[in-house]
Amino acid sequence: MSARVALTVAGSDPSGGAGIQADLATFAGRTTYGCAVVTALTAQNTRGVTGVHPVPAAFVAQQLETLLDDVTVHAAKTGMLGSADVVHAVVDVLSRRPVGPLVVDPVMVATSGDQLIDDDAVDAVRTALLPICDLLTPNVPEAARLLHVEQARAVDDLRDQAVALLDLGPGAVLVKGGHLAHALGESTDVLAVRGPGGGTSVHLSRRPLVATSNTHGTGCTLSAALAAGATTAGTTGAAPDWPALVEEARDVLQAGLLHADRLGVGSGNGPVSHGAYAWGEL
Ligand SMILES: Nc1ncnc2c1ncn2[C@@H]1O[C@H](COP(=O)(O)OP(=O)(O)O)[C@@H](O)[C@H]1O
Ligand SMILES: Cc1ncc(COP(=O)(O)O)c(N)n1
Repeated sequence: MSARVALTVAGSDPSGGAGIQADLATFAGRTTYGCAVVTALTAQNTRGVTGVHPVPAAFVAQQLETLLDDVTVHAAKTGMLGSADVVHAVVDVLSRRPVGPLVVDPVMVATSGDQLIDDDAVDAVRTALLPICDLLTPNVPEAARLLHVEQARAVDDLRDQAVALLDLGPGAVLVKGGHLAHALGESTDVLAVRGPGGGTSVHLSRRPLVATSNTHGTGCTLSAALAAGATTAGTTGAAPDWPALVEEARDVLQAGLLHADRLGVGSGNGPVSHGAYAWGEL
């Protein structure tokens, strides 16, 4: 028997809450072997980002090619890609080489408010990456920027934007409502899935609001848990059951948020607790 293997293509966060560090910790918590291609080094802590050192696009491609020459990957996710050149390099390799279901977390801004992507890269994500993506997981500002519309303010807006984003090419879209959670009094994400016959189904995923400021890495953890869950479909070539995988991933994140205040890491917006679900915290 061999391991289910998940790949993250993302930036490094030395504080461990977000980026590849969060992804690998989440993969491990879901008993999935993790590989990581690094797209950028950030100088970052729980208070903010003080610098970004991008990896040249050709070397991102070389990391991917070298890995995939040797290792079979059953599902992948992308996180911070940073520049249009890196987006195109990643799309070039992933559209030629199978990696199983692809989850795209279109990381644009850190929880601290720091920009992690330039405008050209947003265009490249829209035009080149979304057509090869199986599940797109934007937060409220990211969905608005991809669609050139105002930010969602209610669950109906999340639903409309999830359906509208399907037209840009992904097989499914999960618009995360974390930024509305305090206003709505609960955390509601909306999943839109394109069916085999072309129809669209919409699913609401609701969880009680967790009253914590320790939310660094929530998006990374959710998309990593989704990629880990999708490895099972990736081993057989079956289509992932996204509604079920979203519920599992939300349980992983909910446990991570409920346990976050007990970590006590850093003095800003601290990390979610990536392994809490595996430790039986929910
Ligand atoms: N305070 C909270 N309580 C419960 N769930 C939350 C909370 N904040 C965020 N979430 C959930 O965390 C996930 C990531 O949310 P969001 O903050 O929207 O994305 P990002 O981290 O990419 O900005 C979503 O599933 C969202 O519903
Ligand atoms: C390297 C890297 N990637 C992604 C994020 C976004 O994380 P968050 O979930 O806090 O928005 C981050 N802060 N750093």
